[in-house]
Amino acid sequence: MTKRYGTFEAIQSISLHIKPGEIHGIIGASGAGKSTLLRMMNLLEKPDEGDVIINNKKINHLKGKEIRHIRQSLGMIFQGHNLVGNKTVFGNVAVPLEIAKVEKKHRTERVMESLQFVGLETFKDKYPRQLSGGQKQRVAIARAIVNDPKVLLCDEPTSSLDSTTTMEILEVLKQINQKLNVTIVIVSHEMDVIRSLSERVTVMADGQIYDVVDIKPTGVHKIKKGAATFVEQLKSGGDSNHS
Ligand SMILES: Nc1ncnc2c1ncn2[C@@H]1O[C@H](COP(=O)(O)OP(=O)(O)OP(=O)(O)O)[C@@H](O)[C@H]1O
Repeated sequence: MTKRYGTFEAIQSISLHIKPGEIHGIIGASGAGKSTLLRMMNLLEKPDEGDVIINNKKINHLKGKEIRHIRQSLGMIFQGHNLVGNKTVFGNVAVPLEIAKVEKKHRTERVMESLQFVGLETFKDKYPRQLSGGQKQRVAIARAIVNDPKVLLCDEPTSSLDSTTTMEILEVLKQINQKLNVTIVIVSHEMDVIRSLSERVTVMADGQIYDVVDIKPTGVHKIKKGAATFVEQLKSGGDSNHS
């Protein structure tokens, strides 16, 4: 795929295959094209050349209703959680079901299942302003999985969170992959985040794929930072989160 903004090629003839069931990381410097590539996967950005193919079906020429239908199988979470301020937690998670015209009587059960999965069922009547950053992100995750997607696209899902909350969110993503069998594509500029979860990593630079690397995920616990780690980092002057 190629994506241009005016004459600038943000994505230059990229070809990438995401395997069903994998957790695929995308890493690269700021401006490398990571978000653009991710957003092309669910057609938030349309490629100027090339195709987005899901289950052997080209989706980039679909329109309106058909795109909305495809998007229901592609959940997405962002750095900013994009919750609706005047809706409760329950109301926010129910939005995709309303859009998909799921009957009201089935909505409650599905919303509560999603909230249970992220551990927030008791928060259903709270409003976003009453939640911590990590809790808001978990609501956004519940919203993204409420339609039972096959793929979850995550754009810097932890970059505004502290390290403990980051670990909790990554653990939720790992459970979604393992228990719900959802393929995950995660964009991050944080090496620790990518290493902890991903089985394959696409390294991007200047709108191109520099390499696709198979790795052994280190596990979410590895990025846990207790007080001792903070002291270690302060003494060494480093921050392994941004290594
Ligand atoms: N809507 C747009 N209009 C013009 N240029 C854009 C637009 N969106 C992205 N770009 C440019 O495309 C390039 C890739 O942007 P993208 O956001 O995909 O990079 P990124 O790797 O995700 O960076 P970051 O880590 O900073 O979010 C950048 O040079 C950016 O300025």
